[in-house]
Amino acid sequence: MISFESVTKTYPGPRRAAHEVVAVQDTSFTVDTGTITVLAGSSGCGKTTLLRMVNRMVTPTSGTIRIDGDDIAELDPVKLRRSIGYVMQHAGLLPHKTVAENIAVVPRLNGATKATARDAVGRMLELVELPSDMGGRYPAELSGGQAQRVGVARALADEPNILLMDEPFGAVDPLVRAGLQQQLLDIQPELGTTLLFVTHDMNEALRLGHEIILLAEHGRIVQQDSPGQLVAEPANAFVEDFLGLNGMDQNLRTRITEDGRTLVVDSLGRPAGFLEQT
Ligand SMILES: Nc1ncnc2c1ncn2[C@@H]1O[C@H](COP(=O)(O)OP(=O)(O)OP(=O)(O)O)[C@@H](O)[C@H]1O
Repeated sequence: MISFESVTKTYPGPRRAAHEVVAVQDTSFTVDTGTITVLAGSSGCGKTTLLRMVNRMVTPTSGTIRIDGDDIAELDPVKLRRSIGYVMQHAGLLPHKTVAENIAVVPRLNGATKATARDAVGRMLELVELPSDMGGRYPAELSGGQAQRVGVARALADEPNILLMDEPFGAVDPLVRAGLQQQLLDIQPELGTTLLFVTHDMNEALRLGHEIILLAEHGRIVQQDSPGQLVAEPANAFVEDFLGLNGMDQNLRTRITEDGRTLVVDSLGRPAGFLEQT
């Protein structure tokens, strides 16, 4: 379990500005082990800051973050960072290393032999459904979707318990994006990884999250719920607006189907998709 306990982060303001920027103020929430939790909310509400505090890329100004009860401030930051997978929007692959070398980076840093790392590369390419001969290519020779798959493979190569993903599919076209989302939904239960996923796309949040944390300014939690609950009982107008429930063309509602699944339908009753429930 990951827990945020009254976490605040202020950054120094722009040069010569009098005040600091309050990115996150007194935010508390927990993320259950082995689940997908989505941090959603509009630009600047503190999503990336919250995510990067988990692996100590950002240090909280106050408050405590625990992983399975351990205060991460007391852990070795380098070891912590290498034990947590991280995927960002543009994959962040090392341009002068091949795909295989990129995937092998963390296992090698953590002491894996060349042979063990090579096995991990093979396993990971298979997991993200890339052909094994792609291992010899360089990042510049990949499509956006392939690069993101490699980014996911690299983040999972040393089998971390926790994976942080910051708008990982934001830069790929909708069709490829849907494929990547599905692949993640297939992989996550297989590995049992605890996944914290940042997006400002509510459709992506609804599709992926077991739990969605909808944030407003300064990391203020407006609602934390399952996708079904969020759509069925939005806490207020902010949530409704974010879900597009007030929009003329969306007006989403849920309907329980005969087999007990939750179907999201638009204003004309057209199915928009199923909500995955845990
Ligand atoms: N290194 C930094 N120095 C100063 N201010 C920062 C820094 N990083 C973030 N901020 C500010 O903190 C606030 C929260 O930023 P953050 O990137 O966490 O939000 P976000 O919700 O991830 O935004 P986006 O969706 O646009 O990526 C913003 O006002 C941002 O300008």
